[in-house]
Amino acid sequence: MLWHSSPRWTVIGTILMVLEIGFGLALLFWLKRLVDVMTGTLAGDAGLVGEGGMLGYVALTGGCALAFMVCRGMAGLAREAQGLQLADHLDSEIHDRAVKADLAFYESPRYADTLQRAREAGNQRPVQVISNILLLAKNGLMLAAVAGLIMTIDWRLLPLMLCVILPALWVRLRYTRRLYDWQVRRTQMERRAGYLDWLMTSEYHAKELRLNQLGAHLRKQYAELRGRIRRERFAITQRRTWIELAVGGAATLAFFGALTLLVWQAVEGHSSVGDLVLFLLIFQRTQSMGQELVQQISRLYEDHLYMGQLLAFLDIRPALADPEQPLPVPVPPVRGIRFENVTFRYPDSEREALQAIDLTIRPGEVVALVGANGSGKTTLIKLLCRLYDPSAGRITLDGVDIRDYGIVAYRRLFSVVFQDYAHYATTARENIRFGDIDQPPDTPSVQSAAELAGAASFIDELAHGYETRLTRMFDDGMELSIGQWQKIALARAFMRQSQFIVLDEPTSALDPGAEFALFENFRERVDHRGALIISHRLSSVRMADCIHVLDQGRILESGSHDELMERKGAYFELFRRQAYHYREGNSEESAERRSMYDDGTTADLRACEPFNEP
Ligand SMILES: Nc1ncnc2c1ncn2[C@@H]1O[C@H](COP(=O)(O)OP(=O)(O)OP(=O)(O)O)[C@@H](O)[C@H]1O
Repeated sequence: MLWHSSPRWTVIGTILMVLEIGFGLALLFWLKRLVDVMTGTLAGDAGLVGEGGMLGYVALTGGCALAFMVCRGMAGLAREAQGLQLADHLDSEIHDRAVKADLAFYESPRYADTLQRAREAGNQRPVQVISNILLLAKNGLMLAAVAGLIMTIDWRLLPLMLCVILPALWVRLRYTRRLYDWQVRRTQMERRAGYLDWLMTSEYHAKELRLNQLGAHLRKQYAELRGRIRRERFAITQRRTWIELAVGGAATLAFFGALTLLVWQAVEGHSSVGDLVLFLLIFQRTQSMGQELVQQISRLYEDHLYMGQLLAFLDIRPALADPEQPLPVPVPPVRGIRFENVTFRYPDSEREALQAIDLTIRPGEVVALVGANGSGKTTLIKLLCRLYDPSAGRITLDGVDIRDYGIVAYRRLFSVVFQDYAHYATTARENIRFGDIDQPPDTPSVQSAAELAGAASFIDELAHGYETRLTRMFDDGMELSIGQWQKIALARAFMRQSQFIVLDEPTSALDPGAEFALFENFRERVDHRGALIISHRLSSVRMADCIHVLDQGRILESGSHDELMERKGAYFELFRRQAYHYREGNSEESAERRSMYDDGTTADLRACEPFNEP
């Protein structure tokens, strides 16, 4: 990862760190030599260096200290540069996996957990791993040097030194793992807290939140969740602190044990007072270096655990893969698309969303799907566009299983308006051009698509026309009405010269005039392409060549509007019920309300009258 993000900084950073370690060790070495020479000279050893030589040692030590400091500063700078590069590189890798991941990932909580954990791992982890390894090497070497010094005093002090380091290491590693396991377990809790935070702070639900006075309720839920997270985390840290105190106490005892040994030896005349002083100095240094070593090992262990999470996310591969030898997609198709006995169940779902579906969409044909909420209409579109593969049966394009085509080439056959179409916080032009991003930014197709969708007139009236930002998130932006947004989404679908146009409830927010205009000359509007329309308003789909009525994932009946009306089945019943309320004098409710007033006025009339004070 480091290499991919920035080979130059990887090389420079590594060289500087090695130099930093080298000069750090050289500094210790020359310092020791200086002390040796000085104590020798003070003890009156003949033949040792004079004042000039001594100054040479001081100069060497000072030079090393200076070089060490410079290298440390430069290495820090290199790490920073590398860290910034790597952060961007990892973000781009995460985005790459995220945009390539199957839709199924997004519709599963497991995906959100993996993403959250990858984000928790942080995009600085790999840089930390490298610097931790190098720091560990540095401290390890220095500790070995100190151990050598201790050996010169008394070898038995060495096991004592280990007594200081090993238990502390054990405690750290154990609690690093515990904290990590806890962090993994509480991912969903953190996500829930994040969701509540978003609910309270985003504009998206601001209206309902205020009208239903949900603020206090949500704040309470959030505070409870955060409180639980805080208490659990603190309990682990608290336990670790107690154990670390116990281990630290044992280490202090070991220190005093060693001190007693040395004092006793000095009294016995087996060691000098100089040894005692050296021991005190070295022990203090050993302790701080030991602590650093323990911290670095536990950090490295933590890095290892979290890098696992990051790599798990980067390992995500879409299940909907291209075949090894994709066939060329026929453009334009000749026979069209066929669902052959298609059954589908969502991952982790208990029941089939679609069962034994057989239907055909021929080029130039308008096909409609109608049916109750949850009957499987949107699911059918997801399968048609190969966002999911069928659990059983197959979908063919010109007689060939769609799994034999390249996914991107196959998906280019469709322009789709989903029920939950996107609102991009960018200009009106971009919002429409996103329907075919391969077209140049100033393409006139944007205006033509807006005309077809009935969006051109209101876009022309915006402050900056097509260059107006459709959002209030930024200065100069402009918010549209929901119906206007739907027209923008329609324009986006008209943007691409696809072979099939798919509209899932395309007029749910349009006024009757706009809806009528869209369907009035629909075939010309879609340029005689194949079309699949979903609508709850049956008046919109009566012009379709074939209407399929779905019920609980199955096709109940199929045919043209006239055929289905003649059959007097489910479609006939639905149509009759919708038409009933449009016929004058058919509303039982208004009849009831009319009789409510003695003065002969109807409730509807009264409601329209201006309010008169008595
Ligand atoms: N991502 C999903 N995971 C699991 N089940 C799902 C998922 N999406 C939809 N379903 C289920 O599949 C069934 C069909 O849903 P679908 O969205 O296709 O219905 P629909 O006919 O489009 O409904 P509507 O008219 O309300 O838009 C429903 O029972 C729904 O609960």
